[in-house]
Amino acid sequence: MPHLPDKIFSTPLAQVPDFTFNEDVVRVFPDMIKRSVPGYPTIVENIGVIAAQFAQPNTALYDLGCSLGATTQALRRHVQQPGCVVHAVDNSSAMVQRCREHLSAQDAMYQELLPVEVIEADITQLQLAPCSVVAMNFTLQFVAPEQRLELLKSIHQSLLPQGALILSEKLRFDNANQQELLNDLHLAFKRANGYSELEIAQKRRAIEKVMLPDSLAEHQARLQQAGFSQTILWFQCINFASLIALP
Ligand SMILES: C[S@@+](CC[C@H](N)C(=O)[O-])C[C@H]1O[C@@H](n2cnc3c(N)ncnc32)[C@H](O)[C@@H]1O
Ligand SMILES: O=C(O)C(=O)C[C@]1(C(=O)O)C=C[C@@H](O)C=C1
Repeated sequence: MPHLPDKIFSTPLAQVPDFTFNEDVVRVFPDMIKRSVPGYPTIVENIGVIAAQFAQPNTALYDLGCSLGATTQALRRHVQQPGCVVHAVDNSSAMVQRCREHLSAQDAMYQELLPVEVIEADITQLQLAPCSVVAMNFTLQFVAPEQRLELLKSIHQSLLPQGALILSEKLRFDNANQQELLNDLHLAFKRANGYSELEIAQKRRAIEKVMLPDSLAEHQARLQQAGFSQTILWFQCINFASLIALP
């Protein structure tokens, strides 16, 4: 499983298609997400650390929108409660196929990891089992805005008391100056990671209709409406953040 460099938007495209998690993206995804999301490796590793505080024996843990399973791997590195099972879910068949290969490689390297089930499904249609931890790492932003509240309600209903949802998202800012500054800093982060102006512009066009970020206030209000009692911002790097929501 070689990790190829992301060159998807490096040549001029006559028409930039809407971004999808297809075979081409899957091939370069580890490189793409690390060079595009400030703080991504720190967030992933610490989701494992946080999950270990909330995981309860004999319960399900979910990684919703698991892509290649980076977050699932972190959950399995850190959570050692007996009887837990990780359910890694994604609706991209290309992602799911490669995710299974990555997790088999992790199984071959380490002993006594939590068992994992990789499921190809739309998370808005999924019936969750009673669970102690749900991780949604940069997935909700790809769910249609009108479906986000229902999804959070169903997560809240399935979470056991003392459990937690860990939600990471790109943030939008209502204050125009703040939005401009943090967007500029994000572009600088991408340039510093070797992306050209062409790659940055074409990627922006590809994601602008399919990835719709909310503000922190919108997340907090929606989580409260879904039934969560408390929301804690535990990480922010430029315009990317991660929250812990308690049932
Ligand atoms: C930015 S990636 C997530 C990265 C991953 N969580 C990680 O930590 O490396 C978003 C993922 O969500 C998946 N996704 C988007 N909408 C979905 C849905 N409705 N149901 C299931 N998966 C979805 C995409 O296929 C994609 O793999
Ligand atoms: O906001 C951007 O410019 C991004 O590239 C973000 C983002 C994400 O947050 O998921 C979008 C698509 C890819 O999955 C990797 C990164």
